[in-house]
Amino acid sequence: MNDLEMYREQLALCDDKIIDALVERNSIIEKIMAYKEEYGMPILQPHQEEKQKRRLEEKLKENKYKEEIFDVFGCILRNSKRIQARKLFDYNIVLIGFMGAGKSTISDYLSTMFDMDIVEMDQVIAEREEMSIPDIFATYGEEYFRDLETNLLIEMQSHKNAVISCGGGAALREKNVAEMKKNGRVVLLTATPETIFERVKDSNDRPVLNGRKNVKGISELMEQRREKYEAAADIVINTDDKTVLQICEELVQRLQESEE
Ligand SMILES: Nc1ncnc2c1ncn2[C@@H]1O[C@H](COP(=O)(O)OP(=O)(O)OP(=O)(O)O)[C@@H](O)[C@H]1O
Ligand SMILES: O=C(O)C1=C[C@@H](O)[C@@H](O)[C@H](O)C1
Ligand SMILES: [Mg+2]
Repeated sequence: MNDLEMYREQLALCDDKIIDALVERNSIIEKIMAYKEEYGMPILQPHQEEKQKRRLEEKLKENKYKEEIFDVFGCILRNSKRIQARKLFDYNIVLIGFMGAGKSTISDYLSTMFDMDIVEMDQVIAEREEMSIPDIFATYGEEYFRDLETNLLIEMQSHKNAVISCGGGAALREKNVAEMKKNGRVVLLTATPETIFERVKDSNDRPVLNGRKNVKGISELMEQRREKYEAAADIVINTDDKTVLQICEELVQRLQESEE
């Protein structure tokens, strides 16, 4: 055997060790999940991720392959998250609720924590139409926009493990709700009109709020919509005075409970 052949064999042995370590690592991830579930512990522990990162930084401080190894660990972390997400939710998480209830914020956080795909319905529709939502409303009318929402929800049935952040009015159409439920659990996020006002008051891209961007106007529209939102929801989560982490933790726990 020449040197080159010998090095190649050594490399193959290294790969075998990496495979064994990854298999062991993944099975430990599953054990941690089972442990948290058994003892009713929070699934999301962002400080733990930070701790692991600091440990790696310390360990690799002087390593000449530091950047490359970090890159590999980034990939390992994303895959660990995917393993968790697949185990926790074998479906899409569909977030509905009034404008400003926090659908986009919560879906961003969930997609980061579980490396799930994110579908921001308003954004996807605006990109495909090459027009802003207010322009779609002004040019083609609300019905046209609602049809686009329906079609996108149907399209999402061939996906799973995505977080879908619906437009504020998507759940008002019965057909949309039926389509959401075909491969998703529908989570309604709520907040008081006062909270919503605080969250939306500085933005002008919600045409439905034109002329009623005040607590009274929001409250009236919310009342008109309440029954339909609640009828659509598998789970309702109030978001007033809660951090994004608290809301996400509650959401994950409630989804788990609903599967039991
Ligand atoms: N739990 C929270 N605590 C404090 N601020 C929040 C919380 N959730 C969302 N916000 C803030 O409220 C604003 C609206 O949130 P977001 O865009 O996520 O709502 P949305 O439901 O997606 O609204 P829309 O349906 O109109 O797109 C944002 O500025 C966001 O940072
Ligand atoms: O609540 C609504 O009816 C809407 C909310 C936004 O997300 C957009 O989907 C659109 O402005 C309509
Ligand atoms: Mg949004």
